[in-house]
Amino acid sequence: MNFYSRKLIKPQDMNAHGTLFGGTVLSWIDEEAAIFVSCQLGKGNLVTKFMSEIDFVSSATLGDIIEIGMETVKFGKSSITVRCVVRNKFSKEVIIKIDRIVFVHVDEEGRPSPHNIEEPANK
Ligand SMILES: CCCCCCCCCCCCCCCC(=O)SCCNC(=O)CCNC(=O)[C@H](O)C(C)(C)COP(=O)(O)OP(=O)(O)OC[C@H]1O[C@@H](n2cnc3c(N)ncnc32)[C@H](O)[C@@H]1OP(=O)(O)O
Repeated sequence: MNFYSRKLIKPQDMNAHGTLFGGTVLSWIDEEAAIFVSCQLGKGNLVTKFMSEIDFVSSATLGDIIEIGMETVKFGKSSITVRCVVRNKFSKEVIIKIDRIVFVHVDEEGRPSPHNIEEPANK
């Protein structure tokens, strides 16, 4: 798994308990996964289709630096499935993990369309 993105946890990222807001980290993951998948396929016409169980393993707090890791699980016909782990950059403690995030390559009408990719187009 490669960890491409780092984030500094800032005041606007916190929830009422003083820890990282779950919706914020999910938004970061969706964006990071979309970039990762478009790099894997060399195509940008993608939609997020499915996310498996989201496991909030531990929390992060103000001033923490976290990193977001992505790994390809499977190239399908029109789909690609990736796995995600978010962890503390320094302690490596896992904050959140999602085993399957599925993106679908779509045509101009938004219908599933074969991507014809079986291995990463680029890293
Ligand atoms: C380098 C290049 C430059 C790039 C430069 C730009 C880069 C910049 C990138 C920006 C990237 C944008 C990323 C936006 C990310 C959003 O924000 S998208 C918004 C949220 N998502 C949506 O609105 C999607 C709404 N859903 C839909 O439109 C339809 O459900 C879909 C996605 C078209 C699929 O339709 P469908 O009838 O379910 O399709 P179906 O044929 O049954 O299945 C298609 C595939 O999905 C799989 N699938 C379907 N359901 C499931 C399920 N529940 N679980 C798992 N897999 C499933 C199927 O197995 C099938 O896979 P394959 O066998 O073809 O591999």
